[in-house]
Amino acid sequence: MPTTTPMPRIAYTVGEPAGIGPDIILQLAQESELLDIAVITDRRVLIARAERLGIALPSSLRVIDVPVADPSVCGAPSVVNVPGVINMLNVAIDGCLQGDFSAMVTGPLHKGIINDAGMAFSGHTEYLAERTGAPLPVMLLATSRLRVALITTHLPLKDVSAAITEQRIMQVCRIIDHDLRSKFGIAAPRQLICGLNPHAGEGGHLGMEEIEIIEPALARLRAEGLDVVGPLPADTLFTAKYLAKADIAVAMYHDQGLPVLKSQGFGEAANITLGLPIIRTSVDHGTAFDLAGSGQADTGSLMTAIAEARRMQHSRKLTENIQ
Ligand SMILES: NC(=O)c1ccc[n+]([C@@H]2O[C@H](COP(=O)([O-])OP(=O)(O)OC[C@H]3O[C@@H](n4cnc5c(N)ncnc54)[C@H](O)[C@@H]3O)[C@@H](O)[C@H]2O)c1
Ligand SMILES: N[C@H](C(=O)O)[C@H](O)COP(=O)(O)O
Repeated sequence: MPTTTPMPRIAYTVGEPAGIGPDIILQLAQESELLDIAVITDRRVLIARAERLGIALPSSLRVIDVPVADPSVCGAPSVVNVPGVINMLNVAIDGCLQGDFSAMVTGPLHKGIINDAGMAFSGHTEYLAERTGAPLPVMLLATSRLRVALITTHLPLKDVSAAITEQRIMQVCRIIDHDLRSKFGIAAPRQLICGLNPHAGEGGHLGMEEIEIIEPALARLRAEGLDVVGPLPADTLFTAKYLAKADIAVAMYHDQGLPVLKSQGFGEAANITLGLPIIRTSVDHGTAFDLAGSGQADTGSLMTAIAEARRMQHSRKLTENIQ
């Protein structure tokens, strides 16, 4: 019987070509056939990295060639490659929107290099929302033991307080509630919400955002039927006693939530963007220029990101079949 090769349904963008995005997909392809993955990269980058790693480029690996200006970079990023890197993202996003792909998994980008090239860019999350017309993306990082979502994403700390509005909290919590039900099969999601200030403001003595903004937002969400608990002091929320009774922890800002998750599960977590019309997952790590081409990059997070994309694609198919 002749076998047919299924069309790849998941796009993997290698991200910054000087980083470990090319390495981890090549290393993973040595361990398992990635028949449902199309790798979006400059083909020359992939060939050069395979040579450097001393591995053969698997003939079954599907590559969509999107050129960059200087494919020789490894460990040394260059602004000349930024247009190509952004093109890779656009090919994946447009392919998802047009139904050519059912999900995209992203390798790590270097936000600094993209900005150095003259493009205002704060992260995949924000760029994907802009390009897909999503009003508000929600960043979720997840391991098998802990999920952490963020009210604000890539913002300087000095701008966080002003960005935390009743409307934003309500929108983010509604997206989380909706997506935990539809994409994760959780029938009645319980969200634990962090305060912003130490000890959730200590009754107003250490900040007023809890009393003036977060509590009213949560009261309105409870009136809509959402199970939201808080605002809780972040240092106690992230203890086993509280987490055991919840489906997700919601932090007010990036470094309130992500260090907790990464200290427990760096290298095995996936970054998942909620609130988009497409499925997007990502690795939990950055470009790791120190490891590019060394063979030392761990593939655990990429495996989780691909597994999550496959799982979400499957549950979306089931939902579509039911409707
Ligand atoms: N998904 C993404 O696109 C993403 C995620 C996080 C950070 N970043 C970006 O990456 C750039 C560099 O960030 P950084 O230096 O803070 O973080 P990093 O994750 O690149 O590196 C932090 C440390 O973790 C190690 N490390 C990272 N990935 C690893 C892997 N797969 N296996 C083994 N060790 C690994 C590195 O060697 C380094 O010691 C920044 O521009 C940041 O914004 C991108
Ligand atoms: N905040 C993410 C993390 O710490 O892992 C990372 O910067 C990537 O974010 P985007 O997926 O928005 O690029």
